[in-house]
Amino acid sequence: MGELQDIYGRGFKTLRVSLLSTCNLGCIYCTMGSEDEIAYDHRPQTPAARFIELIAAVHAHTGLKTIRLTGGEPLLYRELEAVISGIKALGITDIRMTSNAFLLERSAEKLQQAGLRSVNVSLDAMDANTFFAMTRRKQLPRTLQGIEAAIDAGLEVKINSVIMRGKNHDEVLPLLEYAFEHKVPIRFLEVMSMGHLFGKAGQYLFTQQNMLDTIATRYSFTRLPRKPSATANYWQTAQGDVFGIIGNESAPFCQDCNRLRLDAEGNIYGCLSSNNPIALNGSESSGELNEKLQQAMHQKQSLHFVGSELSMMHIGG
Ligand SMILES: Nc1nc2c(ncn2[C@@H]2O[C@H](COP(=O)(O)OP(=O)(O)OP(=O)(O)O)[C@@H](O)[C@H]2O)c(=O)[nH]1
Ligand SMILES: C[S@@+](CC[C@H](N)C(=O)[O-])C[C@H]1O[C@@H](n2cnc3c(N)ncnc32)[C@H](O)[C@@H]1O
Ligand code: SF4
Ligand code: SF4
Repeated sequence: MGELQDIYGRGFKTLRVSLLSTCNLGCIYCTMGSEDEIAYDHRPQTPAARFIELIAAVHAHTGLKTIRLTGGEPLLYRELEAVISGIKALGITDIRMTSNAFLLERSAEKLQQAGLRSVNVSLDAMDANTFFAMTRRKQLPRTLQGIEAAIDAGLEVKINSVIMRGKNHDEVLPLLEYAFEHKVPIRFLEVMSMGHLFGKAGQYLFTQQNMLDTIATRYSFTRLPRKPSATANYWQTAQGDVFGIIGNESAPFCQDCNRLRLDAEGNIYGCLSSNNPIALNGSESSGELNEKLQQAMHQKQSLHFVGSELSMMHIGG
């Protein structure tokens, strides 16, 4: 079994698998969304058996322990239960998903039974009009029902809220109240300069500090120690509630990034911002697979130490 590491000592623990690239929402910060009702998209999807074959090869070579299913919108993937149970049958028990929850109410229990452990749900507003402005879909109640069904099904749930200045920055406190009331951890995300927002996200950037200042108008809180390789920094309020912030732009976490990505075409990538797909076929020799995975590891953002300061060469997504 190979120990993957890049020149900065960053390892590999989590594979993010993009099951498909279509979506049934049209979030204004994301390029995956469409104005069409993609839920009725009949284009062929990559079979679950193919994903399992590729994941099995990576697992056998690296001892991979954590998979996160994402997309596009993973709940639009028709063989979702099969892919989850197939991953579980490989011996990987930490199976997570990131979803908009639009279709979660009807599937939460089945997915939990298939082996899904947790779901991170995107929720950017508690106000119906702002929800529509952010997602181009009117059905905030469906998302909330999806979250509540996931909690009832015994899934671990976290909320992801992308905050954009001038669009939904006044939703920070209402989202926080909802999360505290339902005892669900929430992370606020700085908007990333990627996709159609590449080079243009600055005007919408509501920084980690802006979010903390907003939360401080209602709560007092203290910072919790950062867990290694965590996307978020966490704080705890005086009442004991916890919230996180993913400072993609102002406090990136590239220094101990431990993930690789697999797309629906069977390409592996080292970084959110990589443009160089590395095709896997699942039947590589151990040496060939090692070479491809190492190549992917080297796609991660370069880190340069200037004195004790850590800075990135390129700030990608
Ligand atoms: N720059 C960068 N941002 C990422 C990466 N993975 C996730 N993010 C950011 O973190 C947000 C939340 O990601 P999730 O899909 O919920 O997963 P996660 O936070 O890595 O997962 P857990 O820690 O297991 O909950 C994303 O929307 C991105 O903003 C990554 O590899 N690079
Ligand atoms: C691309 S979506 C895929 C999974 C699913 N459709 C969802 O929305 O949760 C994964 C995550 O990326 C985040 N995301 C997409 N574009 C972003 C951007 N420009 N800045 C910050 N986060 C972004 C979403 O909020 C979501 O949490
Ligand atoms: S729900 Fe997810 S994939 Fe779909 S548009 Fe929103 S962020 Fe993008
Ligand atoms: S931008 Fe690349 S290196 Fe940085 S955390 Fe994301 S995937 Fe890892």
